[in-house]
Amino acid sequence: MKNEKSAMYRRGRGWSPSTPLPFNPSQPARVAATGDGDIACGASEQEGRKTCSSVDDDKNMKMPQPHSHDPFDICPRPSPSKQTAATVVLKPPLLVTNRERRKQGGGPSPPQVVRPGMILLKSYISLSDQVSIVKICRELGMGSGGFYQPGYGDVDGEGAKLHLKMMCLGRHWDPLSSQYTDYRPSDGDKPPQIPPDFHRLVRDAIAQAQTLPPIKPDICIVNFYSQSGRLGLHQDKDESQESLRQGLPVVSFSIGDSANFLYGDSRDVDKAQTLELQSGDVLIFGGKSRNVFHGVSAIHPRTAPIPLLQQTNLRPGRLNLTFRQF
Ligand SMILES: O=C(O)CCC(=O)C(=O)O
Ligand SMILES: [Fe+2]
Repeated sequence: MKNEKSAMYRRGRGWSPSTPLPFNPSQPARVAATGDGDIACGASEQEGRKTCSSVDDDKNMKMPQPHSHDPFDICPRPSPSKQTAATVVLKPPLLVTNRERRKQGGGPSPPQVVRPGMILLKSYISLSDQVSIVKICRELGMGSGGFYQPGYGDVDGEGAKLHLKMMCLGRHWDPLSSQYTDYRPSDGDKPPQIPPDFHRLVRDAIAQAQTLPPIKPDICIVNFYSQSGRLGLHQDKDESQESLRQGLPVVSFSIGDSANFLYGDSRDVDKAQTLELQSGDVLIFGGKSRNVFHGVSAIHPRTAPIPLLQQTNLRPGRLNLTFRQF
């Protein structure tokens, strides 16, 4: 922890955009995720509000553009395909390979119940689907509303930065206010839509998990962790009260380098359990685990599947997509 005021990671503070932002002094500030191995703690919510009042007021309006974001290429060398996002053709379409593989009897391993409401689908996403997802995220990530470096504490780029890159699809999740907005406050960009093939993958994964209710995801948060990336323990609590009440699951895709995923019933990292998530794994948490504390404590360098790297030029690190229904 180095600077309590300058950096924070406050995803999921337990309020929804439709309700006033409460200040709850009993709830500790979120541990921040940083890519340099630093763990920084958040300011109090009251302090956080001071820095982002303009965001709260204008969440549904096209905002002035205090600064633009440099594009971040998750596949920095030229991709084999020069197609743009709009023209990326998935051959075979996402899921076809998963379905065919199942028909051939070589399907993914059975769902593992990590704890009630938390299901792990090991090696669920086929290699070709992982390649397609990376390519789509690369194209979307380079465009309007694409990957950016979330900053904390101010909007002029001088505040401390999270050392993970983020892109939101469907709606923007704003780290400053812990609210969903239609536009990204820092540059006014509208998040790209969630591609239809992603919807199908999510739907089939939840069906495969068997015990959790389906969702119609309208939000996907895409994180790219460098090999030193981290994400502090937090809850995903910014979706609607109804979504949380129903325990609608969060569906998480892991692609690239493996990660240590922490989970537990409190923010106490010493009490958390660890699960290694590898490329192609899908973790689903809903029902009794919808409010589970979770985070990422380490990325394991050089653990991504070689063919994935060969076919995508994915840079060292880990791509994670979490789908939610607001
Ligand atoms: O990277 C992960 O596995 C978790 C990401 C996450 O918890 C989030 O984006 O809210
Ligand atoms: Fe989360």
